[in-house]
Amino acid sequence: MQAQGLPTAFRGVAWRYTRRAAARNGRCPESGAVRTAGAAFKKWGSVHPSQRWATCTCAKASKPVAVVSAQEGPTVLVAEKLGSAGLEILEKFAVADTTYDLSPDELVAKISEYDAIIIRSGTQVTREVFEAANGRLKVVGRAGVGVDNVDLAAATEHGCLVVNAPTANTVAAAEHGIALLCALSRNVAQADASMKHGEWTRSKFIGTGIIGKTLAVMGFGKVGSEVARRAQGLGMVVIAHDPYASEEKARALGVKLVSFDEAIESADFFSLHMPLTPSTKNMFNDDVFGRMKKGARIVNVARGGVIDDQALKRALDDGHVAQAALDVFETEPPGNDHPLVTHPKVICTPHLGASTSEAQEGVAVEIVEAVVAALRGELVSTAINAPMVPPDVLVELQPYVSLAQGLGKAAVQLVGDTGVSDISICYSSPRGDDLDTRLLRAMVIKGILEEITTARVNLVNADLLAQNRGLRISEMTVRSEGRTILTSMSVAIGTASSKFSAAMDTASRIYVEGCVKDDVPWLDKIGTFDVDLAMYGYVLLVRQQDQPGIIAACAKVLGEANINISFMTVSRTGKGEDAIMAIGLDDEPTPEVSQDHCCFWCQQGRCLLDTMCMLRWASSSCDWLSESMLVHFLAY
Ligand SMILES: NC(=O)C1=CN([C@@H]2O[C@H](COP(=O)(O)OP(=O)(O)OC[C@H]3O[C@@H](n4cnc5c(N)ncnc54)[C@H](O)[C@@H]3O)[C@@H](O)[C@H]2O)C=CC1
Ligand SMILES: O=C(O)C(=O)COP(=O)(O)O
Repeated sequence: MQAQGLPTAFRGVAWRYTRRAAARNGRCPESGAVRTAGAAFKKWGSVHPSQRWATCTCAKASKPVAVVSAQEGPTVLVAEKLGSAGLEILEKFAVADTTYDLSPDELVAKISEYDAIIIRSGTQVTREVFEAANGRLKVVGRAGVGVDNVDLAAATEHGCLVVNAPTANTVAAAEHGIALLCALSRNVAQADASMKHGEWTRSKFIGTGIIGKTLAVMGFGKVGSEVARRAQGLGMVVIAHDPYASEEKARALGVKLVSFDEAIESADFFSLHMPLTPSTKNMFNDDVFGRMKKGARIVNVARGGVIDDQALKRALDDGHVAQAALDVFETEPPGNDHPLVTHPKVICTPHLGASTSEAQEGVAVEIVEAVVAALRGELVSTAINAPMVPPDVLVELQPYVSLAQGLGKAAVQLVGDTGVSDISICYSSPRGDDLDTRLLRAMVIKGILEEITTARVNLVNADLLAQNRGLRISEMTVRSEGRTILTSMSVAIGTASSKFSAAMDTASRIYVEGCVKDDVPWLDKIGTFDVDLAMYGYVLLVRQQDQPGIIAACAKVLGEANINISFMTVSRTGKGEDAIMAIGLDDEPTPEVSQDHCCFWCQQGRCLLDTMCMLRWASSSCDWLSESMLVHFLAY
C-alpha cells in the first residue's frame, strides 16, 4: 500500500501502520518522498510516542502528522542518553521514547506505558518501579555492565528479564583506570587546578613513580585483566586477587593470583574492579586500610559501595593511605560537600569510566540488540536473571522446549488432591551429562506452575517460584543412542495420589515420558503404559479392563455430546487385563458430559469416574512452536 493514496485523517490500524512503516522506511507519510540526508524528518525517538510527529519539506506535510500510537508495537523508554547507532536500530523495531532523566516519581508514574526500559547507571529501577509496571515491563536493558541499580530480585519476581551490555565498555573503563592511576601518581588534577588559579608551584606537586611498583588488581574480570595488561606495559608488577578467576588466564597474562590478605599487604597501588554485591559492599574498610602498606594508593573505577567512605577518609587523614582516585560513589552524584570529593588527597571524575564515544556507541548497539532480541522472543546470552543459554545450544534445544513444558503440564494435571513435592526430570541424550538442561528444566517448571499458581510464570522466574513453593527438583541425564540432542525426556512427580491411577509408575510417582516427532511434542508413556499421542488440545484418559465394546460405548457418549474425536490410542498390559484409552478431542467436554460418563460407566456395572482424567495442552503446540520463545515466556 502506498502512503500517497491514503486519506489524511487517521482511520484505523492499517492506516497508522502504513504511515509508520513509510516513515520508518525513510519515506514521508504524506508525500511518499524518500528521506535523504538532511531531510527535515524529526527523529522518532526524540518525542513521546503519543505525540510523535514527522515532517517533510514537501507542501503536503507542512503541518505535522501523528504517525504512531503507543499501543501499536513494543514501546521502549530510553531513560538515559544512548549512542545514536543503537537508537537507530531500536527505532526500526520499536517505538522509542527518549524522555531522559525522569525523577524516581516520574518513572514510577510512566513505567506501565512501556514494554522495555533502557538505562545506564543513573536510573534506579526499584521494586516500586516493577510494581508500578503492572506486568507490562518485560525487559530492563542496562547499557553497560553494573546492574546494581536494578532490583534484580524484584525483576525476577515480576518475571522481567534484565539484560546488560557487558563487553563494549571494558576497554574504556580500563583506560580510565590507567588514566586515573597516572593522574594520581603525578598530581595532574591538582597541578592543573593550581595553574588555573594562576600558580606555578612545581615543588608542591612532586609525584611518585609507578615503574617497578606493585599493582594489585582487585577483581580480575574483563576490566581488571585489561588494566593488568596496560599496567604491565607501564612497567608495574601486577598481582591480582579474584576468588573466582582462573589460574590459567592469570598465568597467560603473566599475573600472579594471590589471596586477599597477600594483595592487601603487599601492593603499592590498588585498582578495584569487582562488582558491588552484598559480599563486596564496604570490602575496603578500616581494618583493610590499616593492613595496607603505608602510602598505598587506590583507584576505584568499579562501584563506590565497595569502599567505606568514612574509613577511607580516616586512612587518608592519618596518612596511611597516600592518595585515592575515585570515578564512582555510593550515591551518585555524591554532593559537593562529600568528604572524599573535597579531600585534597583525592581526585575524582563523575563516573566517566564508560564515557568514550566509542564505548557509548558500542554499548548502545550491544544493549539495543539484546533488548530487541528479547522483545522478539529470542533468548539473550547476556540475560542476568534467566538461564543463559548460548545461541548454538538454544537452536539445538528449541524443538524440545514445548516437549518439556508439555510434560510438566501433563504430569501436574494427573496429580490428585495431595499436592506436589519432589519433581524428577530425566533426559535421555547422546550428550549424557554434557547436555545443557537449564532451559528444559525451566520449561518443565513453567508447565507445572502454570497449572497450579496464578503467578505469572516465565523463564525468568520459574526456578524462583518453584523454590518459593518448596518444590524439590532433581535432574538426571542418561546417555542414549540417537542422532538428536534429546532422544526422550520424562517427568515424575512424587505425590500421595493421582487423579488417574494408571499414571503411577512402579515407584508410586506420577510418570510421563515423551519425545519430539516431526517437531511435535509427543507423549510416549503414562505411568507404566505405552501411549502414542501428540501433546495437543484435549485428551481424555480412561482406564478400563480390556473388554469388547468399551471403545464404541465411550465414542457414543462423546458423539451424543457433539464432541469430535481426533484420535484414539489403546494400550493394555495383556488381553483382558488393565488397559488405558487416550482419546483426543476437538473440544473440551463440559462437566455435565463427565457426569454422563459417570452414569454411563455405572450402567455398565462399574463406576470408573476415578479412573478418567482430562489432559489439556495449549490449543495448538505447533502454533506454540512457531512463536519465538521469549515472546511466549513473557506474554502474560
Ligand atoms: N566506572 C565505570 O564507568 C565502569 C565501571 N564498571 C564496573 O567495573 C566492575 C568490573 O566490570 P567487569 O570487569 O566488566 O566485570 P566482570 O564481571 O568481568 O569482572 C568482575 C570480576 O570481579 C570478580 N569478583 C567478584 N567478587 C569478588 C571479590 N569479592 N573479590 C575480588 N574479585 C571479585 C569476579 O570474579 C569477576 O572476575 C563492575 O563493578 C562494573 O560495574 C564497568 C564498566 C564501566
Ligand atoms: O558499565 C558500567 O558498569 C558502568 O559503570 C558504566 O556506567 P554508565 O553507563 O556510564 O552510567
